[in-house]
Amino acid sequence: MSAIRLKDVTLGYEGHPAVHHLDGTFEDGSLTAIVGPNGSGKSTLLKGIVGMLQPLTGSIERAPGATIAYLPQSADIDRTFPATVADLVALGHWRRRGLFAAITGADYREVEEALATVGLTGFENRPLDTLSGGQLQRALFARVMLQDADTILLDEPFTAIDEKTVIDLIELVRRWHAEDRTVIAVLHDAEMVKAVFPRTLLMAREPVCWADTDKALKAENLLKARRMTEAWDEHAPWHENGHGHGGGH
Ligand SMILES: Nc1ncnc2c1ncn2[C@@H]1O[C@H](COP(=O)(O)OP(=O)(O)OP(=O)(O)O)[C@@H](O)[C@H]1O
Repeated sequence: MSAIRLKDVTLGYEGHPAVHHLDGTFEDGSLTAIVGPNGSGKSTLLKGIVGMLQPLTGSIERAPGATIAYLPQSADIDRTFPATVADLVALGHWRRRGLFAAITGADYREVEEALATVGLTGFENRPLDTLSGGQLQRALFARVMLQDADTILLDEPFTAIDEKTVIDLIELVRRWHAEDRTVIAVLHDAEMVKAVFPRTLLMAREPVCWADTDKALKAENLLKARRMTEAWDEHAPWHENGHGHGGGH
């Protein structure tokens, strides 16, 4: 069974294509990394899968009734919003409860359990703008937990956060995989991809290779991805070793 099927999809903005020829399947329960040079269309693909962007051509099929949780890049998250950690995490309930439903005692216990799982016990009433980057990312993972979705999309979830948080959150990703959820994450750290993600989609404005990770990350494919992106944009930076992310976000 496939969780998400891409059929010759082109995605873009205001009629201008950003990525082409996306064709393939994220199998149900698969754990896939999306990697590629800056500007290669990774975030755009996640936005297409979650339905924020409609394909310019082609189609994206999702299993009927399947639910998707989406964690955008932290740069896209407004931390100045006047809310507490518990408010943020409780939003994970909205699909089940509706946006304006009162939070019940059981809901609150779930929030506390999720916070305990991500190591944020006692942070319930902390305003979001007092959190470190790592703490905010832990809270956002707790919200994803509460969403209880079949498919989980993570856009650069480990960028610019401390190592201990990365280790703890990777454990959560492994747990979601063990629970047979479909997990797709945009990542820049090739070593982490090799260690944790069995499948990889390497992109350069179109798929370069979508396969088991060892195959997808072969040197020849990485070189091809770099050349293809440079051909599209002479100035696109590229971080093959996966450390750091340049001046991107
Ligand atoms: N909202 C937008 N409006 C117009 N163009 C956009 C928008 N968002 C992204 N793009 C363009 O689409 C292309 C793909 O961008 P995208 O953010 O998907 O790449 P990426 O692989 O996620 O990059 P990075 O690794 O830097 O996050 C780029 O040329 C980018 O400038």
